[in-house]
Amino acid sequence: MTRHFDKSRLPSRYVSVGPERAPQRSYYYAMGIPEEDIAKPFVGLASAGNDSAPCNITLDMQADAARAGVIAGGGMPRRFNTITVTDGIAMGHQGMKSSLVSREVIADSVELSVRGHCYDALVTFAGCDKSLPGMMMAMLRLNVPSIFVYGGSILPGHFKGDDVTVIDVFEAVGKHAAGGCPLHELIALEKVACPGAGACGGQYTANTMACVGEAIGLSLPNSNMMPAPYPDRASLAVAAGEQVMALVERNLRPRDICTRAAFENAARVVAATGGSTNAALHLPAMASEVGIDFDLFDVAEVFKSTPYIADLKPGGRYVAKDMYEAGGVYMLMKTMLAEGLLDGNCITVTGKTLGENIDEVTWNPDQKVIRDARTPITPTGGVVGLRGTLAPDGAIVKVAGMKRLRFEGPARVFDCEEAAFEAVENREIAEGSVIVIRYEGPKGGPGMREMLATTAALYGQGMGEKVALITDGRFSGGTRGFCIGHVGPEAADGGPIALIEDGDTIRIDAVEGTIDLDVGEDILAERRTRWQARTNDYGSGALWRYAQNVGPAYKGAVTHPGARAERHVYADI
Ligand SMILES: CC(C)(O)[C@@H](O)C(=O)O
Ligand SMILES: [Mg+2]
Repeated sequence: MTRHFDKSRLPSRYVSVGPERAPQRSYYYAMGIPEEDIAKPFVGLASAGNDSAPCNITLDMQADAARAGVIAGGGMPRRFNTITVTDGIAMGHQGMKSSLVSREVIADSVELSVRGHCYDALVTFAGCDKSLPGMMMAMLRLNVPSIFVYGGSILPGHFKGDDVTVIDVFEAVGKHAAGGCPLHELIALEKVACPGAGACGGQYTANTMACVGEAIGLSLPNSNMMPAPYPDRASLAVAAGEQVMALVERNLRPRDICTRAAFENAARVVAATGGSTNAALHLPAMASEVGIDFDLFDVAEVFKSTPYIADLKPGGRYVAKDMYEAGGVYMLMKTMLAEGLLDGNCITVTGKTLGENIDEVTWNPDQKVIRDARTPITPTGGVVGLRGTLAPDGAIVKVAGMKRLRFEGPARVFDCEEAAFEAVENREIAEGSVIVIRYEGPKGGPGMREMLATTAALYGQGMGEKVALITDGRFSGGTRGFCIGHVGPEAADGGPIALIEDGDTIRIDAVEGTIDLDVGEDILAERRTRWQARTNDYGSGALWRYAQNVGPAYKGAVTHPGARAERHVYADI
């Protein structure tokens, strides 16, 4: 395809046009790039590829495949890499404090690489929880024509006749501690649960954010659900590379795509799939990059009127591969649009509207993963926002697949996850208790740890539905049970969660959307006079810096003011 691009209006003119840029061009000649290619638009291919986990190991290959598409579309591909922190490996120890912080570092590193080298467009490749929103945040921040590519999910493992994922291993740890799973069985399971490349297989955080990528319009239709090991991922990457050049020609940018209606579409798809509570953090963070106020309460408002449709783990039965075979996110959105649950007018990276993309999909009645939106699994309630005296700044709970939606019980308070985990392992938690894990918020942790090790241990012991757990930290997309996260204001900021004492009555109602601490005002006022702010152990480095800058969870736990100063938009320089 021959396209003509006017380089004088593209950012790359700053490094490649004019006699004063001869030194910069020398570097390009050094890399074997001929003169006519230096004259083309530069396209950053941002890969989160590395050896740290199976989610990331195919990303460089996919980014490299996209080069051919960029070249065919008339551009010059420039691959670069960023870091990741893999939750599954960081889980259950201090390493998890680096996870959410990595989202900001990923966004910042992509921003700096693109700004520094003046790339005109961007295709991003991510495979793990924080790299997905991190990449999309960078795309929105930079606002150059961009496409997001998810590296794809892992295939399910097979154990004793069932499909399994890494969550089964986390839960088996709890079962083992409770005497319900012999060590040899745990070891046999750990060896087969993750059979190759790709991100964790259920509707956990990575797959949830992959669905967001398509629903919000930043990914090509039905590209993200294809499992990572499938060879066709290479052609998807080529298509993304080629399509981004069409976006450059048309000057269609992420902020044209990610309107408020697009964010609402994305939130609906999260709830309809019983997706990860982390989406209630990442969507506000992404919206802040666009200058749209779309906080936890806006997300929760959308959740309230969204039926739970896709039968996916952890609440349901199927994994991402099944979702792909059933027709993917677009099959889900087909039935949602038909029921008026989506705004079909939002523009997407195809250059067409979401509705036009959906028109190209035929409804498949012969699959079991995605229900018709008229006959959902439950009429609402994949994920529910909460607010009340215990959480004036809100909280979030995933109720997909849960039988019990109300809980009242005495508090059992812990000031860090390790202390709570130890009590769970030692079976010291009484049935009916509300476990409180605090000082784990964005600032307090710092880093708002995800607490799958503790919640899965509870579930594995059969206590998942017999206790509730509340925290100013977060949960995995794989967490099951009555687990309420993102409680705000966080304990480090002196929120009500900091004032809870053992035995206080806590009431949670996921039908009404409330979370309350049953302690009188006067008692709380007295406790506040005794309360002392706690410091965490991080006095320097990235975690310290994050704690200094981070905002509240309900606004996405971000570290900068977001898109307010429009004149700083990179693509408009
Ligand atoms: C390890 C998991 C399952 O990936 C988790 O980090 C999540 O948030 O879903
Ligand atoms: Mg996670």
